[in-house]
Amino acid sequence: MAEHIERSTTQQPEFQKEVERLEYTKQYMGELLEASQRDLRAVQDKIKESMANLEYIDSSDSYINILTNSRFFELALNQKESLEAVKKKPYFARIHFQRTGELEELLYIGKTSLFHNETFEPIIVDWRSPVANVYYDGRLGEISYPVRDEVFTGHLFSKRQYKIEDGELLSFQDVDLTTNDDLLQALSGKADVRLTEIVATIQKEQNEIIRAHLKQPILVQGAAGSGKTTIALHRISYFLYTMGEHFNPEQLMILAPNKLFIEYIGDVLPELGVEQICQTTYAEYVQNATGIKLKLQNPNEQLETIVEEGLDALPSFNIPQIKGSLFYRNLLDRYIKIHERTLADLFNEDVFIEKYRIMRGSHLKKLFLEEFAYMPIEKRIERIKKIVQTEVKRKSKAVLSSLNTRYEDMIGKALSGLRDPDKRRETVTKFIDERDERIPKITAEAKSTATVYMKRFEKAKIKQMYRKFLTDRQLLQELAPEWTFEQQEKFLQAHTKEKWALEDLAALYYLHAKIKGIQDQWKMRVVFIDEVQDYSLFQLAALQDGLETDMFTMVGDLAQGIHSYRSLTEWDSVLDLFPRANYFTLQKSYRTTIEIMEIANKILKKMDEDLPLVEPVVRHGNEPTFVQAEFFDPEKINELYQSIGQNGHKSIALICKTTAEATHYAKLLNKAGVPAETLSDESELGGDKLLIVPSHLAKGLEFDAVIIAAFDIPYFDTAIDRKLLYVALTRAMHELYLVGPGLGFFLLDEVSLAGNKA
Ligand SMILES: Nc1ncnc2c1ncn2[C@@H]1O[C@H](COP(=O)(O)OP(=O)(O)OP(=O)(O)O)[C@@H](O)[C@H]1O
Repeated sequence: MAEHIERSTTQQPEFQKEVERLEYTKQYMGELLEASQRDLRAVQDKIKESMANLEYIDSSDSYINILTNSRFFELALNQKESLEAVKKKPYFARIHFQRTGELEELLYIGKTSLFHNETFEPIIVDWRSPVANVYYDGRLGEISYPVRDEVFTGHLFSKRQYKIEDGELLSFQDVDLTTNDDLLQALSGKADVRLTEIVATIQKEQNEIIRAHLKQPILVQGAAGSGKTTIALHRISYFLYTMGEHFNPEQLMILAPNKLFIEYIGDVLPELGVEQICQTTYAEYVQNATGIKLKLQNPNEQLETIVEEGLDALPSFNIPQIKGSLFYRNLLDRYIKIHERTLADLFNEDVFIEKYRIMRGSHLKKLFLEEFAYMPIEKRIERIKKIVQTEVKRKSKAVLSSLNTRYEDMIGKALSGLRDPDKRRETVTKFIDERDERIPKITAEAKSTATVYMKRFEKAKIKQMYRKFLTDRQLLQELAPEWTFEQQEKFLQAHTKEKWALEDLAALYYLHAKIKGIQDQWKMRVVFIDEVQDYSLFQLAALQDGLETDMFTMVGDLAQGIHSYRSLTEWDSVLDLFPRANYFTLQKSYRTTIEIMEIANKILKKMDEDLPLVEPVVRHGNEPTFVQAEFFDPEKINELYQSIGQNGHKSIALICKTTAEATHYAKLLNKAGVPAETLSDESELGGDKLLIVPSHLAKGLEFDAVIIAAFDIPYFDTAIDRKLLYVALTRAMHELYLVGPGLGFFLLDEVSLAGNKA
């Protein structure tokens, strides 16, 4: 690598040209910055002036001035900050390109675009723009790229990558394919570079996913460290850039596995120009969208039991798994049908005002069951209520006017027809009295007819309704005839106490969606899901139903499916659920060294999923080391920790199989004065302590160096342990240490790590 960069720096004239170009860009940015500074000052002055005016004169203009100017202030401020950030590294690449029929161009690609105010010359082109695709996608020579519905062609003469730090050009290099290039290797080696610098080295196959069919769902099976999270975040950025006009970022949701993960990606999104999108977990989203607040059982509790007792601890009638299946959705559909029929029967009565039939119940029932069947049940009721109200209004007017006419008629007839004055007076008075009593009564009744009629349709209480479903024996017999008596009993037994688990959320959300409908505020139009292998099919189906969209970007890895006792174990069913989805795979790992990946691949090979081995990008590191120890010795761990630190690594994690072990080891380490902290769902990342991480929480994270300790319980050759171990191994970027009584504790044999005993 050094040789390559050296060559580019010593090519003096070309290097000089590039320095000048960078200077020109920076100078122009400087001018813009100055202008925005001036704007800022002017705006500040104006605000001050308006404030002063406020004191003396009662001027609403001043209020308006303050409001408008604070908005300007905000805008200028935003611009200033983003310009300052960009100035340090205005661009990372350049393409020398000629679009067919046009002049040759040198386009500089950066994280945001910049045009000259007067000449409109593109000084920097945004990485998300259509032409930038050429950089990621095209080899040199004849190329084509899509712009909206058209395909443009052209000739790509060269691609150049720059190393710019703090506004200074350090080097550049010309590349053909971005794969395996030096910059990529330099980058993928740094933990602190994190996600945002990756735009420079996005690979062709990653780029294809980022830019794939924005109006179609996609599903990605990607190896550990293949950039799934990275891609999902860049796809959001690309999505908003391309479709921003039609989308409010608030209608975009990213579902992360836990709070920790949200924190992990939280800093990155604004840097990618993504703000205001909803970042949440499935549990949090469902509770917000349904308004049902639950005390959920820790979803990892069950995992921990399985880890400790093995998968055999799971009963063959595995309720969490059932609750994640589409069969469970069928049961709920049957339940909803019963609810619907009960409500429909309430339409058997017609709508009357006094003795006048205003609407036939059968007509309303038909609306409810047929015409409006596409709507959530209570939305149909609301619609029908409006119809009844309108109809009552219209018909009551008609009733009143015909009644009035009838009384006038009758009174007229009595007046002219009855000869006997007493009889005449009596009859007329009777009619008048009757009219004066009926008309106001009918008028009053008409006002409340719709409300009174619709009162019978009580609003469902979803939580209670679902509890009934979980506990009512007779109902269950009716709903689940497929289950044996014993299975029904097991199901009922499991729910005698009111406890709520993650796998109940899909059901609650589904019931809520079908009965009440999802409110606009929570009706996301586009969903991004990371770690999708941890979802159940019903979780995805319920979301799809509630949101009435299939615009999902789903990324995951079956090899890391540590929750597979209740979640997905294959992708076919997901593809059946999303028939419009495009499926992609990613096999290369950008995180882990070749040496570490070799070990992880050994575990991958043992898995039942038959997944292809992971190909590490060409980055070598130290051989993983086995440290033999009979028991957990804090001193020994500290020595190891210190020596890893001396190798220049900052983020170091000690991964244990279970939370109990993690807590125990943290205590021992702290007692021995070693700065260590257990990572929990609520932890903040960063800091300079040794992080003790239970294996199931390590998923999605990465560290410079990882120590895997196994003393109390070894990793067994079971589906779940293989996955936990695989997750632990693939968290390491540079160095890996296995500490325990024997290699067998890590499902490895002597040969695997020959000669690496410390
Ligand atoms: N094109 C790239 N250039 C440089 N670094 C990359 C690239 N793609 C991914 N990386 C780096 O590889 C590492 C893994 O990426 P990421 O966390 O997105 O992978 P993942 O597939 O989500 O992993 P896992 O499934 O193990 O959680 C990160 O450090 C990321 O910065």
